[in-house]
Amino acid sequence: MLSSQISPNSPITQFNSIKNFKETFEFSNNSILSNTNVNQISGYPQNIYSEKTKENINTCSFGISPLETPINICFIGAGYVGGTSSAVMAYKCPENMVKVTVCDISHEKINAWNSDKLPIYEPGLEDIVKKQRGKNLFFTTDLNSSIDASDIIFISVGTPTKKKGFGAGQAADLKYVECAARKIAQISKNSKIIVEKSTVPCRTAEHIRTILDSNKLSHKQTLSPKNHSKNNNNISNSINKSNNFNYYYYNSELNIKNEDFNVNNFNINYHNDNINNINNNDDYNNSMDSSSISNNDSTLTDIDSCSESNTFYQGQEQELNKSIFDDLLEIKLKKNRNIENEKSSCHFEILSNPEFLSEGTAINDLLYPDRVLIGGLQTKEGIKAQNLLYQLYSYWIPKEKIITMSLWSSELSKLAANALLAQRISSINALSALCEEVGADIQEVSYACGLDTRIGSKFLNASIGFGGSCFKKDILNLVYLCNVFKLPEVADYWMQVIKMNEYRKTKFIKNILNRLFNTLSGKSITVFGFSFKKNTKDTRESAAITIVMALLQENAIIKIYDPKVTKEQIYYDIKENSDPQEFNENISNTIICDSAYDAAHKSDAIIICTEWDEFTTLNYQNIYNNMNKPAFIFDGRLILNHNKLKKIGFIVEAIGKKI
Ligand SMILES: NC(=O)c1ccc[n+]([C@@H]2O[C@H](COP(=O)([O-])OP(=O)(O)OC[C@H]3O[C@@H](n4cnc5c(N)ncnc54)[C@H](O)[C@@H]3O)[C@@H](O)[C@H]2O)c1
Ligand SMILES: O=c1ccn([C@@H]2O[C@H](COP(=O)(O)OP(=O)(O)O[C@H]3O[C@H](CO)[C@@H](O)[C@H](O)[C@H]3O)[C@@H](O)[C@H]2O)c(=O)[nH]1
Repeated sequence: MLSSQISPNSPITQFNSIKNFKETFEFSNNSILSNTNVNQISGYPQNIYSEKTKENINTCSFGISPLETPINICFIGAGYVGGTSSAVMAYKCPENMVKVTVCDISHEKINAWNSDKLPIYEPGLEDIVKKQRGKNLFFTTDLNSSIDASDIIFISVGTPTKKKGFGAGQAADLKYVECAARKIAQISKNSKIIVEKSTVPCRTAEHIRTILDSNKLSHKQTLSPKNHSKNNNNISNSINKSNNFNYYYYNSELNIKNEDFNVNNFNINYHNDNINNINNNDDYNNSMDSSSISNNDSTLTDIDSCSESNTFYQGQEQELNKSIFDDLLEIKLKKNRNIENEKSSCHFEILSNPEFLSEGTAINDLLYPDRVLIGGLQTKEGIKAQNLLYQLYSYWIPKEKIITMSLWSSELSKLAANALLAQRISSINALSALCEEVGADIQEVSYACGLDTRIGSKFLNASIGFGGSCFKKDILNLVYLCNVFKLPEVADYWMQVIKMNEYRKTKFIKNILNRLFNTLSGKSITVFGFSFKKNTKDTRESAAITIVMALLQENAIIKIYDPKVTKEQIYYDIKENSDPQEFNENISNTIICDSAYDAAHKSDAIIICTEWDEFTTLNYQNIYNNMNKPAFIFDGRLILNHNKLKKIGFIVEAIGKKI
């Protein structure tokens, strides 16, 4: 919130001053929050774009005015994105103005969000959740009530790569997004803003709109003649209870008949007679719709397709699929009742608001984002909806950083940003392979190149390859889009980023094998770090998994230590990546240790897979003394002091250099 634009005496300004004071006070010992506060004060990066470019981009097109009426926000999906971004929103917005409810079909996950042991680890997250929970931040499995009561709904469910069917291995699987959209349509009795927070392919908003508009409730279905008079008395209550958004945002609707706001004796009726209106004339639409939305009789197929596996943890997927099954069954039954299709006054405005947080720094990224994109249609309603989201974000984000644009640009910008970031890593990793051969040092090369302000130094760390749930899947998604739109050269260009990432891992593994005399059979290999980067316990697409699986294939005994990843998660990942006949052997050849020292005891080699700070401060002399000789160390993250290790007696190998 920019105080210059708001009267210093306004309640919002006063609220924020108190809040800022409290934040500084309460988080004064928290380096993440306080450090970035200092950065925030010291100013923002220089805008490198020309005035001409800026003229065409809609930064801060709205004046900032505080919300006039309290609003209810719902997040569907309490994962990394839903859980963290909802918490920061609740923390940064006035408690009396913004209530945030996060729902998920996973009871296990919601129980964890409501406990002292949160389901994800992010520095600073616990403080914020504990501070807001029960005030203006709630976690629940009750999707129906949360959707019903909400004015703005953020869809923050997973969008993994499709595993089978058309586009398998590349296209995004949108079944969770679609299920969320259908649920919203099924439950909503009044107009809402639906925000795509998940990363989605271009034009998904159009599909969400079609699903919502084709399936929304009609007035007659929500109001039987019997209870009409009773409902007349309830209009103000219902508005107060759950229609704040309508009141605030579509207040012209208050002029329409009372029954439009009826919330009593609600009978969910579902029909999708209009579903064939979906534009599925081209390959792209066909493929995006292929999981379910293209015909009225597809419900059973829907259920099948929704039971496909995803990036979920033990038990979670089963729970998710059961819930989806129940929903679809309910939909199917109601559809069969052949209910008259009537037009509803419910209006759903779809916005794209992709999330750019990185794991491990999520809270910092959410508090001080480089930018917030709000994509919307340039219609009167679209602009109003963008404005409302803009007001919400302007509680804590400077207006220069909130950018409005078209829906399709916003959707594509997310995929583009991830592709460009991953491309930098693949570029430096390609050079690291060359460095290993010619005797150059990739850290020196990276430093030299990064000093060029046109290149910049960020995201130029050579590594065993990028991991995480996003880069690979989002680039594959981009590749898929390019192919569908018949741009094979462009598709190949981006595909190479992924191929280089795989190559980097393979070259590292081959080097380990080569240095350990071409046999790992019976050797004990220690793996330091299993998460895909430091400060997270997420292991999705972690390079450590590829490395461990390759070493297990060579009959090595693997001892793994990670400060945050649980034993169960590691065994789960090994199981998921093992052939069924090898699973038992792989598990018995993998030992999970409670400390780095235990893991390295009587081992032949240490492999640094994750750059946890802890690994830089270990007593390597002690470690060396307790290892088999010769003792090797393979630094896949370039975090150790190689000269010091050599002096101790280690044979040191590192990505991108000859030591
Ligand atoms: N993880 C990140 O760092 C990150 C960052 C930016 C964007 N994204 C994008 O955000 C989206 C979510 O990613 P994530 O990492 O939070 O995923 P996640 O797997 O951690 O969480 C998704 C959650 O959605 C729930 N869910 C699925 N269908 C549901 C339904 N119909 N109703 C209620 N809950 C449902 C699941 O149970 C799960 O808990 C993805 O599109 C991802 O690409 C992720
Ligand atoms: O110089 C670097 C930087 C990163 N990495 C690796 O790249 C992967 C991804 O790291 P990072 O991007 O920091 O984490 P993510 O949480 O995957 O975040 C990315 O993916 C998110 C999901 O879409 C986006 O929101 C973020 O903006 C984008 O950075 C990790 O394995 C890192 O170790 C490197 O190897 N070298």
